[in-house]
Amino acid sequence: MATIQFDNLGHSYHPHPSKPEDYALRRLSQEWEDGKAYALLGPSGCGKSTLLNIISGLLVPSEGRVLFDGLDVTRCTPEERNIAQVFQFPVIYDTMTVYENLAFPLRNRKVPEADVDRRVRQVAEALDLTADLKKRAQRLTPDAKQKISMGRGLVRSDVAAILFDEPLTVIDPHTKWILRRKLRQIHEEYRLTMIYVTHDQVEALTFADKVAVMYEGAMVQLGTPQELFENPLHTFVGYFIGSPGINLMPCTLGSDHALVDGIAIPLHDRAVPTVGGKFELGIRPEFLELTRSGSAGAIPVQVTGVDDLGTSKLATVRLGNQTLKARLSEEQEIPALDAAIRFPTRWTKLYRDSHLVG
Ligand SMILES: Nc1ncnc2c1ncn2[C@@H]1O[C@H](COP(=O)(O)OP(=O)(O)OP(=O)(O)O)[C@@H](O)[C@H]1O
Repeated sequence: MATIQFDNLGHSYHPHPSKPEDYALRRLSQEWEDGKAYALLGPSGCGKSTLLNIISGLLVPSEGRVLFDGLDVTRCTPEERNIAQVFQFPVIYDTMTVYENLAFPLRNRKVPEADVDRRVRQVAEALDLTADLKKRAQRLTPDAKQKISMGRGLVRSDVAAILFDEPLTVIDPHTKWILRRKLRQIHEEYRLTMIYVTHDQVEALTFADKVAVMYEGAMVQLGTPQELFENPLHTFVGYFIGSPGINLMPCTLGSDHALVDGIAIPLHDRAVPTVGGKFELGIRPEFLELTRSGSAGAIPVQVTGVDDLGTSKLATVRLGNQTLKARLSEEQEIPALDAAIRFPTRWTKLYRDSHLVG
């Protein structure tokens, strides 16, 4: 396993890039820890595959370097880097048995047969493939075939990292959930460096120690699931993580407050930026407090709807011209005529040009 370092890394598919939009991957310097599970999360076209291919060695970046344990591997092939990859669709040998498929990457590297057997059985057990070991792969379901593909990635213990590129796309939703948990267990047991690409926030948040959120070629935040939820550094993170995402309100600034449609929201003793840009105030539905008018710091609103979500309620409220969501417990009463909201200082975020400034 290896520490992975990105040193002023960037990539453009244009021959002569001149502006930020020309880059599929914008300038990135970062270190990823040995033995951790990472997810690369973002919508289609944000640059996930570009970064993954640079890490694996399928793509040479137009700028910067990639280092494994301090060694420059920017121009090394996937084999030279010792990377295992699991793709969206199963990559297996149909005519081989499940056992032979799992053993293949090890036998290919002349691993002693006793070690091959031990490792194949371990991985088969972890992925619930033990009963299928003697079966030919072609007879199996697409789910089982993808499990073999994952097993072939996991079977080698000497790899620098295992990369998963949307590996659960072909798997049915229930098995998806089970496999994600299995991968997590395998990670905890073997402490392999794993990098998992997905556009699904649930997949990323349940799998990874750290999630890298990508947007328009930029890595806008790298953080634990909790950090992404509690302190989104970019409005896109606020919007993309969470269901529903963060409430965002365009605002102007006073000395100690933000003005949203002429309504003052206190920012207390927070340092307020003095230079311009597009300012927005953000608060997650989970942190917006619904109360009654007249209580301290409460701003009157109109409740326009309530959705019962089973374990919680989601209230829709109007503040000036803004529509906001507030997540409430099942038991909480919703004031009919004198509703008001409170913005707890800790959870009220100020963004300038989409970036957190306070
Ligand atoms: N070979 C290529 N030549 C030119 N442009 C490319 C090439 N590959 C990707 N791009 C462009 O680079 C940007 C990032 O693409 P990339 O495939 O890395 O995104 P992604 O997040 O992996 O998307 P998806 O989830 O759809 O695979 C996109 O605008 C894409 O059109």
